[in-house]
Amino acid sequence: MISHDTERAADGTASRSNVDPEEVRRFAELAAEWWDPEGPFKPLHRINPVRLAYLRDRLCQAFERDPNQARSLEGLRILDIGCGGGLVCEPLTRLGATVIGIDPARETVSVARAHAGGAGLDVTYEAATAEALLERGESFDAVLALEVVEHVTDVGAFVSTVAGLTKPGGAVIFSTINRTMKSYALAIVAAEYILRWVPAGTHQWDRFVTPGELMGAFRAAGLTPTGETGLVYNPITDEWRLSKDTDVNYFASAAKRS
Ligand SMILES: C[S@@+](CC[C@H](N)C(=O)[O-])C[C@H]1O[C@@H](n2cnc3c(N)ncnc32)[C@H](O)[C@@H]1O
Ligand SMILES: [Mg+2]
Repeated sequence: MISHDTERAADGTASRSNVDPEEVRRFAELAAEWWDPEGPFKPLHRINPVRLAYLRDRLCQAFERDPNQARSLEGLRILDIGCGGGLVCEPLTRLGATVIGIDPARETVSVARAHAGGAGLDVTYEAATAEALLERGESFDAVLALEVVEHVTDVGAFVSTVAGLTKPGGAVIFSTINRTMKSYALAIVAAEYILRWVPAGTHQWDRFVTPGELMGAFRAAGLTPTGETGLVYNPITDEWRLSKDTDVNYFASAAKRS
């Protein structure tokens, strides 16, 4: 069941937020299925091991931590914007971080909260927009927006909000989909219509963001780009791995000067 609240941001700041109600509704309708590894979020489950290793390593590098320590992220306050069911919030909490997951869809946040509770993990979830957290003066050591920026209405404004939420000396990590012919063929035609990994209509190609555009937005927001890394699917082994190839899926990171 979808509450009408999802048509506005959960905090009521619809006019000032960067939320496209259609986008949020699409995800909210699937909220119950976040943790089904074979459900509509299967691709996120499949990429999770490799992206968690990537996130841990980047965060350890940014904050001079030892990635081999069991609780390598102890003491870091991390915001996960558009957290969905908490697929990343939970493992980062296990690594010792204090994680705040926000998502504009209330249904999604309820599912995330219940799942963390069931796992005995202390994750703070809130149905809120990034803009609302910035307005109340929150700031974090690291801010993540994973598979989110291709669903927001104004990338530049979103990145500038993210920059505002990041403490000086902090880190920003995004993951998204490039806007190339290859991403049209793979992320839309193959993933939505042939393999049916995700529901048709999940992505709009013209909302995809190139690494150059994202780096430009980082710089415009006063952040210093620190790298981009591709995430590629190998259909033969049915595995995902990190790569220099950013033609389809990629991570982009940035630092905020101290
Ligand atoms: C593809 S899911 C990614 C979920 C999670 N970050 C992950 O990677 O497992 C996109 C999420 O972004 C949320 N979302 C959509 N528009 C948003 C916006 N403007 N700001 C923040 N989150 C948004 C959706 O509700 C959905 O949960
Ligand atoms: Mg997406």
